[in-house]
Amino acid sequence: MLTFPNCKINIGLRITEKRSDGFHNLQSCFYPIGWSDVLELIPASEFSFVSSGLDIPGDPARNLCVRAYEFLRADFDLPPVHMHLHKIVPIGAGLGGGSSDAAFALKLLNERFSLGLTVGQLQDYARRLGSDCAFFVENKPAYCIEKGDVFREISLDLSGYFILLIYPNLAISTAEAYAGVRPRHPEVSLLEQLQTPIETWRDWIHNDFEDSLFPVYPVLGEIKQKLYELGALYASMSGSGSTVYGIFQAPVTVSNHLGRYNVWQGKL
Ligand SMILES: C[C@@](CO)(OP(=O)(O)O)[C@H](O)COP(=O)(O)OP(=O)(O)OC[C@H]1O[C@@H](n2ccc(N)nc2=O)[C@H](O)[C@@H]1O
Ligand SMILES: Nc1ncnc2c1ncn2[C@@H]1O[C@H](COP(=O)(O)OP(=O)(O)O)[C@@H](O)[C@H]1O
Repeated sequence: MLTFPNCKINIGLRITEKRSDGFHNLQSCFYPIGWSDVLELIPASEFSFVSSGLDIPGDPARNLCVRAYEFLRADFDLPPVHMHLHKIVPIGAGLGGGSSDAAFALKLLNERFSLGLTVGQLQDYARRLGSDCAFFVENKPAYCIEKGDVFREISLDLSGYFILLIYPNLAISTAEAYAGVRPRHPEVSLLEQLQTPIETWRDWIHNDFEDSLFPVYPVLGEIKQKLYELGALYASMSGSGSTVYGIFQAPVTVSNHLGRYNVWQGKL
């Protein structure tokens, strides 16, 4: 069985407070994007995992796909499988690529072996694998609060727009990025701001990680500026970086300046 774990962008990201468990509460809109990895699952005589494509730092035995399998095996009589992950979505990119792989592995195992897990149960397993992970179970636009793993309905339909993602070959650790932010409660809720026309988002929809990361990595602000020069209606860094995206009315021709980075363009 084959599946295509896609990534997400954050539209607005407010870090509102540090929690007693060391994590942070946030407000953000998570929006699924078509840039995807490929995950294959084949029943086998013993468990194995291989990856191809982009190098994934760390021990393959700790890969989030392997951990997803192990979490389910602890509770179900799961047969051994061979898992092959072809990694395309950049890592340390603020796109939740690893979290998506994990959520899709849970969904694939649930389906292949008829485990009968509900969406809520899959989300509970996913929450244990990463704060971003539960979002990818339903994988639809959501307003996320708390650790980013509690969801509120949002009526936000960007279909018809185009998105350009620029990953400047710079891996930023999520934990490090959180360590640099100063949490604060916003006066106006992001949920309200997201109901305004996209043309006005530039004036108030903000990713709080930009404040601490743009001074350290000036290339991020330069890319955002370039995206506006190219005609973006809205541009922002995604998550804890380093991907910067622009939302456009029509497809864009990517200049040499941006073309040297890892670039993906598609429809929203
Ligand atoms: C910043 C966000 C925004 O969407 O996305 P990415 O940039 O990773 O895509 C997420 O909050 C990232 O979620 P995720 O990548 O799953 O993080 P986790 O593995 O759960 O946690 C990694 C580390 O980030 C910090 N962390 C994460 C989430 C959170 N709400 N508060 C935190 O303080 C903690 O230090 C934690 O040890
Ligand atoms: N399948 C996977 N894909 C990407 N990263 C993974 C995977 N499994 C474990 N990791 C680890 O997760 C971290 C990056 O996670 P990722 O979700 O890609 O980051 P970000 O959300 O910042 O883009 C890396 O430290 C990497 O070693």
